[in-house]
Amino acid sequence: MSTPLLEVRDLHVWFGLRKGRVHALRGLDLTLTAGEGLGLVGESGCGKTTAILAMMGLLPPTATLSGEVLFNGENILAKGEVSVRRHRWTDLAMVFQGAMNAFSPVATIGDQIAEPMRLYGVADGKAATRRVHELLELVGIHPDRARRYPHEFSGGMRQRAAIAMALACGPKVLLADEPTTALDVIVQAQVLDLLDRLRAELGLAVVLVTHDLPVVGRVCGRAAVMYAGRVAESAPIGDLHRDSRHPYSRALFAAGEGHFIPGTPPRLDEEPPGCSFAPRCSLTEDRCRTETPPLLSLSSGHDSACHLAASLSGGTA
Ligand SMILES: Nc1ncnc2c1ncn2[C@@H]1O[C@H](COP(=O)(O)OP(=O)(O)OP(=O)(O)O)[C@@H](O)[C@H]1O
Repeated sequence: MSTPLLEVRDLHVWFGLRKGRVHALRGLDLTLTAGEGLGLVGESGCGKTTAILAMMGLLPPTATLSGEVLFNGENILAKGEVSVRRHRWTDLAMVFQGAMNAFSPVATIGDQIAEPMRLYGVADGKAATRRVHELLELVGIHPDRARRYPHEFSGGMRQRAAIAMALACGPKVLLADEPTTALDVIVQAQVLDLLDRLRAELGLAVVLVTHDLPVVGRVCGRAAVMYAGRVAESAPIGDLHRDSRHPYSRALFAAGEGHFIPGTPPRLDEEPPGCSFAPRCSLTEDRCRTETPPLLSLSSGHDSACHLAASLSGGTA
């Protein structure tokens, strides 16, 4: 196996509240090699955005964290902002949720894509303009459009431009937060195909955050299904489809086919013992309410945090 480009080890995040705190991320481990796509999947509130903001060092000041984020073996969180700043945008970049609506209306798309290059000393003047044109071509936009304003772009084109902007400083890892939400199905497919092409052609490692499991397979070979701040199951996409070993992943697949998951995810300011999914799970046994199931390896690359994982086999739901 090739050396990991990005490794996340036992990452925890807490958000301070006026009373108490929320334990939003509860020990995340991820590994990613160059050119690999990994989906982070789960319902709203399970910690997906928190995880990638932590990797970028962009959590709000109310957050505290522990754990490591290793880029090429170096812990980029070791010295807080000082160490993470050296890697942000140049090694790890992010497409924010709603990025396509976050462009300034008063500057051209080209100037906005060039801005991070100037800020991070990657390119200036004519070199920056040349690079903007290359980036636009890379994401399937005619370079002439660099002089246009955001309102002259369709939603899909603005999302492509947001991806071009994230790539401005030549990162090796792209963290994309719900990049296809609010786009129609055809445009969604085009944006996913673009991410897949960038992954393959540039050897970009892509973390794709989504609540939509079927979306993941278009870009990612593997997915980590998250629930209540933890990974519930992590496996190659094919195994997740054919042989899911966690009732929550099965419920998510069924939800994709229109079956509602009863109940809601738990509050994260409390930490009751047992499996966080137990109150919503149809297979719950006594020990599920008392013992937190660890994430264990079932076979190469397939991990599950369910006490019943070994007895769950054959298909979904
Ligand atoms: N700034 C904050 N202050 C307090 N709690 C927060 C903050 N940001 C997130 N949280 C809490 O952390 C938990 C994880 O949120 P997060 O946004 O990471 O989930 P998510 O899976 O990305 O959901 P979504 O898809 O809705 O963005 C939630 O319980 C959320 O309420």
